[in-house]
Amino acid sequence: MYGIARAVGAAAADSNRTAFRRTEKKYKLYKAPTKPRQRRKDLIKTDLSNVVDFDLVLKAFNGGGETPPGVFRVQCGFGRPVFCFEDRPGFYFIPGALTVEEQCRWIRESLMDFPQPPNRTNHNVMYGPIHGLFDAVRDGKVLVEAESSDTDSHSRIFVFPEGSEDAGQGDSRNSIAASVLLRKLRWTTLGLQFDWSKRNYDVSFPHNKIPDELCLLAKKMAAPAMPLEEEFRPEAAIVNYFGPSDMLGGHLDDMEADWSKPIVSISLGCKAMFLLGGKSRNDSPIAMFLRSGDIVLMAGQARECYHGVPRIFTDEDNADVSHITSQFSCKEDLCLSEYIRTSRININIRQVN
Ligand SMILES: O=C(O)CCC(=O)C(=O)O
Ligand SMILES: [Fe+2]
Repeated sequence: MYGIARAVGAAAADSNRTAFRRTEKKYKLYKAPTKPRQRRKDLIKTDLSNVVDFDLVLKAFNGGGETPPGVFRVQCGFGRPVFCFEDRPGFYFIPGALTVEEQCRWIRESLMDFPQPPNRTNHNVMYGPIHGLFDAVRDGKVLVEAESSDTDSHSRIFVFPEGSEDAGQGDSRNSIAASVLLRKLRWTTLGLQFDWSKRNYDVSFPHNKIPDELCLLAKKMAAPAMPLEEEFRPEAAIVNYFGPSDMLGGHLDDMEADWSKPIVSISLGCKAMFLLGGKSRNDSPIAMFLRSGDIVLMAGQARECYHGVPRIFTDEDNADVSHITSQFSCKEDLCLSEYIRTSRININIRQVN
């Protein structure tokens, strides 16, 4: 009796959820409870048969085959195939847009350069600006709270002291291992800095321009979603870092002035599931895989569509990162290889004004 009541209750709760939430729940990562003496949790298998796989779409297309129902190739003179969904105008998928070398380059920069001050990261609130995080990981260092010379202020300063790798104080209250900080890195912002508490761009935050080569790449990739003769102006970027159980809930990106301009979104590292909803959370989302080197554009009406990443795939059979880890095989790059084996990075570039 109790079991039936619970089942009915669960069904009612499920029907109260929006279609987006239900799909998120369907695809998110579930781990089976661990059995005694079992070291790793089993992943519960998810039915992925309805997920659009643009790797297969591209292969079929290159082999002269048809695109799946609802998907078409846009004729935009881009130089490589770009696909759209009939019922999500403004959304563009460019499978395999980046070469392996380009993927490795942007992974390296995302870990070594992008989180450097003045760019802000999720760690700023707790530790202030952190310099040289990735080098500190390589050197096995520990971030330690330093004495502040300014006795009046309560500002806390954290540094990687020389010799901190031997201090063995990786998890006391006022210190944390660089490797733990890297694992907990969730985002960094490039160009105009985003203020998450106010949900707007704060031009008063010190910032550098987006690196020239990333600007060039974004301009080139934005072309299918730009009016002829107009050029995309990359002004800000958010870099998201996903660990094995991280997800990004359904949301809209609505802080930019001109929604006709695309968000250029680059996927790196482990394969992910991406949900592209409609203008209401009640519209059923389309599920698709995003692989390292894929680029998506969201412009115009697609800027009003809810979207999110309910899971990433870090198991060896599904992560699709061996072409990257094999490039990071020298001793210097082992930290990169180890990180990306179980992580995903997304760089999304925006025109703000
Ligand atoms: O990780 C992704 O592919 C999407 C990221 C995103 O939607 C965002 O940062 O607003
Ligand atoms: Fe987004």
